[in-house]
Amino acid sequence: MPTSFNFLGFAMSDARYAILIAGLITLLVVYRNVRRSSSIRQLNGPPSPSWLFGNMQELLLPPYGRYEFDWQKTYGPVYRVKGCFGQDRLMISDPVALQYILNSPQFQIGPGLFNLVVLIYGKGNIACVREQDHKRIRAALNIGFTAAAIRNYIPIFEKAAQMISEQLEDSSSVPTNVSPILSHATLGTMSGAALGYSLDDLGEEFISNNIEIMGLAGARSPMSLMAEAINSRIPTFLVRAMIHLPTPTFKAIRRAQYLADELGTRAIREKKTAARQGLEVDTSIYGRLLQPQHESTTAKHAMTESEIVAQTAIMMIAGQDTTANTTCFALLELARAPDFQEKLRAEIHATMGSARTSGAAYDSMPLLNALIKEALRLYPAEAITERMAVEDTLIPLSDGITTSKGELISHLPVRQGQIVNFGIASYQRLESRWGDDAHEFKPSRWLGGGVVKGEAVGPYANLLTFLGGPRACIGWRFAVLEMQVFLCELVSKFSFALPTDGAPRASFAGTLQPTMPNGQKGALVVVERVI
Ligand code: HEM
Repeated sequence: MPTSFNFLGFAMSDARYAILIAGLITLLVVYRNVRRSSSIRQLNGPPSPSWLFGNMQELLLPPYGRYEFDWQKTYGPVYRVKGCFGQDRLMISDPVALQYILNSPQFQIGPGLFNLVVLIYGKGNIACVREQDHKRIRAALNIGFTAAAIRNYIPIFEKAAQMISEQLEDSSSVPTNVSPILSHATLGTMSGAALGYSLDDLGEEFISNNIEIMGLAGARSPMSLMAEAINSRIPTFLVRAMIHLPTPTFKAIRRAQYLADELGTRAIREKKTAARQGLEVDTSIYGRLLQPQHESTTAKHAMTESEIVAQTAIMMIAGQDTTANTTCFALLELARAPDFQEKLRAEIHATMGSARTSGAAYDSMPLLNALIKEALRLYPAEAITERMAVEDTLIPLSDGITTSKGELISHLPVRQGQIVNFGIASYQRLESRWGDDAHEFKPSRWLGGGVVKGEAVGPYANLLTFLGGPRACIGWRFAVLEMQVFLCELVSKFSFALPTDGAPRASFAGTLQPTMPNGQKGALVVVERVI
């Protein structure tokens, strides 16, 4: 789920509004900081270069991970960083602590993330509803995300993969930015799976608005960091009111929400009309949610029509750039490893000759799945997310830590209101879990089993890329199978090489995204037809 923090940054770059709101908020923040002292001041952590930005520029401005991975080496998997306006934030990549927080009702989505999710996806979407409503909506939507349901989407994925191939045919031997091609394709698969609509059915206005929205998630800037800090300190109703400000970014977000609502409403209307006329209703997620005989409409799981409509924006966007960007990183890494690429191609040719449309065939390819797991490990789309303690609590730790006062503690006390950054990318580079080569892209670590020491955390491959607990990514199986299908199609038909040497660059702006040498979002590869 992209939580494109810098949407707000762009919006706020209309400086008049930013300065006005910043002034008010700064006063509020100073008051709050003076009033309440943090319980984590005793923790070690990097020195803060400024009160205004704290460590946030080092943590979040590109290239991603430059400081964070060194901090983890220096201070371990639990340390303190400074947020904007002198705020103390916990930075955690310790699996025991993360597991506890993910499954504990004492932690909820932090106010910054909450406000952004409401701003981008609209009110009532699954990611912002609380407890019982969340359980009910999640149980209902899950009909479209079980292992069995996902296998039904294989034809949709294969059609989208062929569409990508057709576009790459025209770009033989010249550096091609595969990022927008993949982003368009993943929009199409979600539209097919959720609504039963093709990309053409979405209409030109929806597509062009979607491109605009995806384009807003460019690199972060100091201005956008400031906007995020402000966003996390204002009440949600004010954030929702801000969407009416006459800035180009808010206009695009307003339009996106309007178009998503219109699309969801149209899909429901058409499916109900088809059912009334005795026609077969498609097996898309919305189609199935509307079928009266389906278990999701029993009293326990029922969703109202307006609740279904409210999921349209998140359903269309949450899996779009997350999946597309991860696939881009996999292709970039493949382009750096021609030998592995050759072996993978041979594996795909040997397997796909026999059983093209079976989910089992995709699962049966060790090299393909090792590549996907390694891309998800080293390039987690949501490299950092946040939670907030809603009451005072003790967080258990894998190993004791020594505070700055020299005290050894096995449980970390935190106060209500404490913001915790989940270092998802950091966890996935912990040497104690993944070995001394944790920072290297090495698919072979997944071959032969036994890759991870310690208890499982997330739903897939012991990774936290899809998070874990009751709010783990609902679309993780969808994303994995989609990547399997896309990579099979592409690697079987094309070879990939890098136009320039070097590891892929990544910047983090809501999602971890591949970045071209000019700093723009994109993944440049030289593509050549092999069969
Ligand atoms: C590689 C691809 C993907 C990655 C890495 C990813 C990652 C994540 C993460 C980390 C979260 C939790 C966010 C948080 O609470 O901080 C999340 C939630 C979510 N994701 Fe994904 N996601 C991916 C693909 C998808 C797909 C294909 C869908 C399909 C609709 C999807 C739908 C959602 C939804 C609806 C939520 C909110 C779940 C809830 O609050 O119960 N994601 N995703």
